[in-house]
Amino acid sequence: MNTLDDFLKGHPSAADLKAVIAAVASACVGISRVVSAGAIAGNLGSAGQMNVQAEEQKQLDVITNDMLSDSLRKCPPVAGFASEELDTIEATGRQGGFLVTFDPLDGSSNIDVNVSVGTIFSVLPAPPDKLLEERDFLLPGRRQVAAGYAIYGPQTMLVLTLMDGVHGFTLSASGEWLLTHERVSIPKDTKEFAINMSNQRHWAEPIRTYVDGCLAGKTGERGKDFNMRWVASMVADVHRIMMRGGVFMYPWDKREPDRPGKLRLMYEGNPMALLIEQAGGEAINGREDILDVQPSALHERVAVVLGSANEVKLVRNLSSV
Ligand SMILES: O=P(O)(O)OC[C@H]1O[C@](O)(COP(=O)(O)O)[C@@H](O)[C@@H]1O
Ligand SMILES: [Mg+2]
Ligand SMILES: [Mg+2]
Repeated sequence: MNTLDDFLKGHPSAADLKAVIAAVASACVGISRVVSAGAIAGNLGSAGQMNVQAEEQKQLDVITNDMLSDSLRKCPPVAGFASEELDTIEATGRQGGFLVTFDPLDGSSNIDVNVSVGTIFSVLPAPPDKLLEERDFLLPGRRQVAAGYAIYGPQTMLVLTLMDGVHGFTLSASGEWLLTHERVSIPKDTKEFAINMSNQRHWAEPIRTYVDGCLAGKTGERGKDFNMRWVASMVADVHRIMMRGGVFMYPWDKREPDRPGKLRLMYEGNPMALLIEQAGGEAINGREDILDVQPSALHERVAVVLGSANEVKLVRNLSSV
């Protein structure tokens, strides 16, 4: 079976970009180990501090952020990086090459109850010949040159795109990434949706209408029964969609009307939207493709509806009336 190294060697992308992917992949091997060590290593529970978005940081949020940051600092083509867990960007002092944005541990509220978590990353071009500023990161998702996630579940997997489809690698017992899922393709139709139903009363009309249609099942206009799943780790919910289709939604809601959504554009929305599109699905913030959103701040939020193309089209149509 091909390894990630074989895959990267044979891939037409620039050597510099492949070095960035290798650096992230190697950090994810280490993260997989510290996540699975959990209570044995005494690294569960709160870190006793908040991140820049006023969310409680878990010890593992901090540990995994440091691991990925260290790996990127040592990777020559990386000019700088930004993390969900860091207040601002970090420049490596090198110019040109690439910028990396990441969510080092997605779904970290699940960590203490031993439910799947993950790491999400996005690679963007760095400006040539200039000192790095925060605004250099504010590129729409269409400018990404690669993106991926690692899922730390029953198996650890790395799922990535270098703009030629989506490929999945499974971590072997000896610590190698083996190519187990070539050219992942998301079915256009599905009977499965994922949303936090406890927020139902806060949703806007188009999302209510769409979910009502799913809940009505065979007796409603959709004419088919739907199943529902919600892991509360975006990586795990998106991975399920990669493997068998479905639609995932974290829409705007009335709880915080000035906030476009809960999920973060640069660390969650953009990389997942790129992966979903590369696998034949769609990803929107309501009416617009997530990848076309022009970011205006590093930690900006975005509403997310993504997955099987025909379901996402339905939500888009409902949002446009
Ligand atoms: O608890 P809620 O509101 O259902 O939110 C769940 C969502 O929040 C997130 O956990 C946010 O990720 P972080 O753990 O990285 O903050 C997503 O992974 C998930 O889809
Ligand atoms: Mg997250
Ligand atoms: Mg996180």
